[in-house]
Order: sequence, then structure tokens, then C-alpha cells
Amino acid sequence: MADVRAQLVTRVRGMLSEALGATRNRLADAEADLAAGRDRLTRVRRAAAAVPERVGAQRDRRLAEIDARHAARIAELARRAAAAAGREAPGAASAPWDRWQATPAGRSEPPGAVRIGTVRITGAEPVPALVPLLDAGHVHLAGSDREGVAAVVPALLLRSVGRADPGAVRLFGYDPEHLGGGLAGFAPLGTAGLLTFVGPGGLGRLLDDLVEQIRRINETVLAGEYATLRELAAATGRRPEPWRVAVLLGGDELSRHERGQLDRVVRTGAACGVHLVVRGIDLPDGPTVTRVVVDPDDARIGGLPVALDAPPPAGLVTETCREVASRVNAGPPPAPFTDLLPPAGDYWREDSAHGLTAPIGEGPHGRPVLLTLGDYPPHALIGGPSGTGKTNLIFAWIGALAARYSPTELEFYLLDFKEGVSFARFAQGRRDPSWLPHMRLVGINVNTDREFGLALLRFLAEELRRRADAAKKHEVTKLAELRAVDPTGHWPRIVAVVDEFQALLAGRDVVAREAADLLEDLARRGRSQGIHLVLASQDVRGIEALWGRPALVAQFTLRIALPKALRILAERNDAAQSLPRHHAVVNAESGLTEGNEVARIPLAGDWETWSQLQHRLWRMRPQDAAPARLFDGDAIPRLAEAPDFRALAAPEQGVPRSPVALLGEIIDVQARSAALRLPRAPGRNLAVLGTRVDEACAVLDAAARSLARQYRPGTARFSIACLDPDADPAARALYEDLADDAAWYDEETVPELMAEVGDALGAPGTPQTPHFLLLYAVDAAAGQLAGKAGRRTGLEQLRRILHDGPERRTHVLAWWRGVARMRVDLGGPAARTDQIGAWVALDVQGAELGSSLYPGTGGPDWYPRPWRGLYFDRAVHRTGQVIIPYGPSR
Ligand SMILES: Nc1ncnc2c1ncn2[C@@H]1O[C@H](COP(=O)(O)OP(=O)(O)OP(=O)(O)O)[C@@H](O)[C@H]1O
Repeated sequence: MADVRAQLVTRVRGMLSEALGATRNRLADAEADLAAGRDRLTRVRRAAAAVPERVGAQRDRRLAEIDARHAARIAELARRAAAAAGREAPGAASAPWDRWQATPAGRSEPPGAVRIGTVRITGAEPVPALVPLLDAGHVHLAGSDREGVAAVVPALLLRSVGRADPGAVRLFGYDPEHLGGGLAGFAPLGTAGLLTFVGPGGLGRLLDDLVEQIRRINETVLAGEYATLRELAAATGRRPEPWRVAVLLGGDELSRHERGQLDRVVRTGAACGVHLVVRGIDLPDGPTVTRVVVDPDDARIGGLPVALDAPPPAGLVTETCREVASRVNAGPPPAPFTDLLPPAGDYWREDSAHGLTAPIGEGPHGRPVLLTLGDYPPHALIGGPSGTGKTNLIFAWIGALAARYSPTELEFYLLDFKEGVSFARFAQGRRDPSWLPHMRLVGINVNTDREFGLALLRFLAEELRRRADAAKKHEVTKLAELRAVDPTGHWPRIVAVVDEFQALLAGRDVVAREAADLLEDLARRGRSQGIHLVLASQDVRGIEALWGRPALVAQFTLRIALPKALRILAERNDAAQSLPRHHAVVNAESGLTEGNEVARIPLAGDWETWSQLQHRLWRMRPQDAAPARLFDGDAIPRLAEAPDFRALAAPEQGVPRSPVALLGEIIDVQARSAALRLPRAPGRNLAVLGTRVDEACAVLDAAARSLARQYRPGTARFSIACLDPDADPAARALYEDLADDAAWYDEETVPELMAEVGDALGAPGTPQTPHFLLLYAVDAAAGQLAGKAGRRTGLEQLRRILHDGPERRTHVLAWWRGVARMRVDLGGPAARTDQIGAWVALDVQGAELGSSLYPGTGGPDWYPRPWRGLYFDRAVHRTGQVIIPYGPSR
């Protein structure tokens, strides 16, 4: 039993231990499960805890990204805004004060807005805070920071002044509280009339004035053609009116009238350049009003927060204003000459059949002032004291015409009686090969050669006759009609300009008389034939000279008076007395007040400005265009270049029947030579009279060389006798150049020459080889010639040669150093002089040439002057002819 029990126990035990083992295992599993579960829980908890943190970080990252993009965008916008502000407000409109200087806007460029501070934007570069004023609107200042407000005003004004040409901004100050103290720095502008203070009671009058200006500008300047001055400036490049800025700094309540006027200015001022800067007075709301509010720590422009700039340093304000005032007081800057020229494609497009019209300058409202020459007015008088711009005006007028009319439509003749060469540039020069294609003649340095003026008038009179004849032939009366019936003819209008013309009419001699007669005729009849006279004079005497001839003056209906010109305009018309510099009164009504037009004349006569135009026109010249003839009274002509000399040639056979001796250049429109014909006829000899060695030699030299050119070698004889050592070099040079055809004689041998020639003339049947005796200072040989030479005395032989020679082709060309000496050689004071058929007087008074040498009594109107001679050939001349001897040939 025990065994059973034991067995049972053992079994139970086994079962129990088995169960225990299983239980342990299960426990272990359960515990492991628990641990895993816990672990998972921990992990889940931890994971759950990490989730919001991650999401937040992501959100933050996103936000940061957006912030950065935003900031970059703002920075970019700010940068762009700053750049735009820089363009809108360049230079003086926005430069910092330490680098500030005036930079006026160009003529057609809008002045733009001005900077008074910066727009505050965190994290971006500052953007200039701009306020539009000139050509844009008005500024209203308010706020409790009085100092801050007061600092804005000088910034606004200085920048505006600096953006405009000196004088183009005018300020009006109304400051009843501080009596102008707020604008003290700008006071220097007052010296140039650019700042006007209005007293405490003057606001109404100031507003009335501004309204009146607006009305006037609308009516006469904009005149319905433009809506604003800004538009006018952009279209024309001209700014005829200044900007007017009224600075109104507080005061009493406005009256109803004042309020009404103020509202008008606010509404209509900006278009006319009338602007307000106002503090302490209400302005109505409107698109043209910019409001600036300055409180402590907060300033705003139209609601935008800004940091205001410091005001400009006081020294900068006064210095700038002083500079502007002095520039304005010095007179307006010259208007550009290009204002007078047509657009590039319109050169030489005008037709002159009915007249010549061109602008001469700018009128007070910016419109061009036109000058017309035609049937009415036909001629012009220009007057102005020296230095007032007469020469410049002539350049400007000629330039404006020459750019519009081609050389087939218009020709100029120009004569300048004053010292100086400025008109020489119209002709071809050494320095500048160009010339003005319309210019046919330029006479300079003619002050002592009034004959040249006469020559021009004679030439024009001849042209007038030619035109009148042509008109008659075609049965018309006026140039326009002549051109219509003869379209292929050359009928340009002619404008003859004579500067300092009074020189021509000075004195009461024959030249003045003839000149006045010719002028009168040209003035009267030239009008219908397209010949126009423009006479200029710097002083009254010139005009007075004309005044004696009312009929003549009456033709000059176009008057141009420069500042302070006297008696150019009608008697009661004193408009020229108050003219500013570089302006002119233009009057096409014979100077009557109602015809006045004031023009500002551009600078045209300076070298560069003129050259530009002249070169351009020169390049446009017709292929066959010839340069203008330049007559320079100071120049000495050369025989080798004289057209008449060049045209001389020897006949192929025999000898010329009527050879010519050229003696000098005639004072004439063409460069012609004075010619002495030497046919086989009594009296065909020449006497050169006077003590001037060089001139005498020059006359004989030209005569001999021109004669020699008409003979083949060996067909003429030239005998040169020189009796004055001073003349030796010139005479020798001639002798050498004439080579084998010349023979040389001196004091010793001259009697032989007389004897040979004189005796031969007495003998019949002598061969008649042309023989020219060139006797230099022949009177010096009186002693030698007193003795026997052949069958008679030397002097008798000389008289015989003079008397009988020419018919046998033997001519004397002799220089006597005085009229009395010549008379002695001819046989004494009462001796006949008809064997001296022609003479050239040098330093010999006209009176000495009287009896028997010159027709009439008292001798010619001749006063000796250097390098001029009076030539008279009794066979052809009625009066003497002034000549310029040719310069030495080598
Ligand atoms: N419209 C102008 N704008 C600017 N400068 C001018 C103008 N007109 C003349 N000037 C200047 O004034 C000076 C005198 O001018 P200009 O020689 O034309 O005077 P003028 O009256 O002819 O004098 P004069 O009779 O003594 O020769 C010159 O230096 C010229 O450059």
C-alpha cells in the first residue's frame, strides 16, 4: 500500500512539478509579454510625445521661409522704388546735402519731384520720400512739430531752385508771423527779383496776381495749343515762363475772396507753373495737393510714414541763392542758335518768289519772332550801340535765311565798314576752306575804301536794271511774276547787308552823293525786283545821314533796334531803351510803337556755332558753286592772280594793235584790273605821280609785266631807266625777268636813251617795233637831261618822245616824284600836259591835279592814303578811279 501511496505521491509530485514548470514558463512568457507591452507603451508614449514638436518645427521652418521671401521681396521693391525715385528726382532733387549742387533739368525735361526724407521700411534700404511740386502740384504742411515742419520748407525750395535754370523759379513769400524769417536764407534771390516778400496784409493781392498770371498764361502762352506748360516745353524745348512758387506760412482766416482765389490756384495753377507751399492755411483736397504732416516722432507724406531729412545747411542755401542771383543779374544765357534753324530734313526747302521769312529769336511767350523781306517790308535798318550784338544779329539772320533758302533762291552781298574781319569767314579762308554758298561778295576792312561801297551799289543798280529790263520784256512788274513767266531764269532774291553804312555817306563828297543817290534808287525800286537792303549802324550819325532824305528812310519799314539804340524806332517809341541784353525790338511798321515785338537773339556769331552751320550748307552746295569774292581792304592783290592778267596773251603773229598795261586792282565788285590802253594814238603815255617809291614801282612793274605778256619774245622793247637808288631792287627785278627784251639805263646813260629814241622819231621810215620806256624817278635826271643828247637837250628829246612816240608805238611810262617836277620836265608851269594821256596819283593832293590834268576845276576828290592810287585816263574816264597797286611780283 505504501508503494501505491508512494507511487501516487510520486505521480502527484511529478504532476505538480510539471504543472509548476508549465506555470513558470507561462509566467515567464507572461512577464516577457508584459515587458514587451510596457516597452511598446513607453515607445508609443515617447513617439506620441515627439509628434507635436516635429509639426511645430516644420511649421516654423515654413514660416521662416515665407518671412525670408517676403523680406527679399520688400528689399527688391524698396530697391526698385529707390531706383525709380533716383530717376524721378535726379541730381539736385535728391542728392544729400554734403554733395549737393544745382543741376538744372534740360529744356524739355520735366523738373520732377524733390526729396524731403525717406520712407521707413524695416529691413530694407531707405526709399527717398518724394514730393511733386514744379509742374505737378502744391504742398500742404501741418503737424504739431513746428520745427520739423519749418525744416521741410527750405529743403523743398532749395531742391526746386536747383532743378531749374537760374531765374526759372520765382518765389513769393508770405510769412506774417516771422516776417520772412522762415525764408531768410533765400533772401539773396531778391537782388535778382526772384524772391518777393508780401507784407502781412498782402495775401489777397498776391493771390490775385497769381490768378492773373494763370489767366494770362492760359490765354497767351498756352493759347489753346497746349494744356500745360510742361506739355509746351516737351513739344518745343522752350520754357517761356518761370515757375512761380508762393510760400504761404500762416496768417489770419482768409476772406471769402481770398479763399476763392486760393482754390483757383490749387485747381489751375500747376498747369501754368504756379505752385503753393502752404502752412497754417487750409487747402482743399485735390489730386494736386500733397499733404505732409510732421508730429514729434512721426512724420507722414500722404499717410506714409517717413523719416524727414535734416534741413539744408544755411550756408548752402545762401550760397546757392547768391550764385543764382548773380547768374540772373548777369543776363539770361544765350538761347541756342539751333532754335533759328529748320528741322534737319527741311533745309533749302523754301521758295523766295514772294519774300524771305526767317525767325530771328524767341518772343516773350516762347514763340519765334519772324523777320520778313519782300514787297513789304522791303528793306531793314538795324541800330544799336557798339557791343550790343549787331554783328551777332546779322549772323543769326543770315544763318536762319541761308538754312531755309537755297543759293538759287537767295544771294547775299555783305560789306563791313568797321574794323575787324568777323565777316571774312563767309568767304573761303586759309584756316577754313568752307564758304557760305549764298554769299557772292564779302567786303571787309573797307573803312577807308568807301569806293568799294559805291562799287557794290553800282553793281546792284546794274542788277536792278537787268531785272527791270527782263520784267519789261516779259510784261510783268514784280519778281514773283518774273519768276513765274521765266521759270528757268536765275532770279534769286538779293540781300545786301552794309554794316556801319554811315561811313559810306560820311562827308559831302562825290562818293557820298553818288552813294546816297544809288541807295535811294535801290531802296525805291529794289523792292519789286527782289533786291533788299539791310543797313546797320551803331550810332545815330548813320541814321542821321539818311534822315536828310526822308524818301530814302521811308523805304526802310523794317526796323531792328538793339538795346539802347537811338532813332531807329519812331520818335516816341523808346522800347529799345529798356531792352535786356541780347534782345532786340523788331518792328515792321516803320518803328511805330504798335509794331514792336521783342525777341531774344541767340548767339550765332561765335566761331563754333557758325562753323557748324556753314560747313553743313557748304557740303550741300551745288557742284558748280564758286566761293564768294572776298575784298579785304587790308590785303594787297597780286598781279599773277588777277583774272585780267591771266587772260592776257600774245597774238600768234605780229603785235597787238592796242596793248593794255594793267596798273592795279580796281576797287570793284569783281576783282578787275585798271587797264591803260596803248594804241598808236597821241598822248598814250602814263605818268605816275608822287613820292611813294614802293607804290610807284608796283604800278610800273605791273604795267611792264602785263605789256610783256602780250608780246612774243623779241617783238617788243622795254627800256628801263632807274634814277632813284631806292627803286633799284624793284626795277632790276623787272629788268631780269624781261630778259632779252629789256635794256638797263641809269643816270649816266639815260641821255643816250633819250637821244637814240628822240632822234629816231625824227627820222622818217624808222621800223616801228613797240618800245616802252619805263622811267623810274625821271625827275632825278633833270640835270643830266639838261645837257645835249643827240641833236637836242635830253629834256627836249623826252618831250618829243612823249609827243611823237605813241603814234609810232613808243610809249613812256614814267614816274615823277611830284606834279610840279613833271610840269618842269614838260616845259614849265604853263606847259601843255596833253601828252600825258593817263596818270596815277599817289601821295598827291587832289588840288595839285587840277588845271589841265583833270576835267573841271579844283582837281579830283582825292585824298592820298597808303597803297592806293587815283587813276585817270583822259581818253576814257569822266572821274578818277581808285586803284590798289599789285604787290611785288617776287
Ligand atoms: N544774342 C547773344 N547772345 C549771347 N552773346 C551775344 C549775343 N549777341 C552778342 N553777344 C556777344 O556780345 C559781344 C558783342 O557782340 P557783337 O560783336 O555782335 O556786337 P556789335 O554790336 O556788333 O559790336 P561792335 O559794333 O562793336 O562790333 C560778342 O562777344 C558776342 O559774342
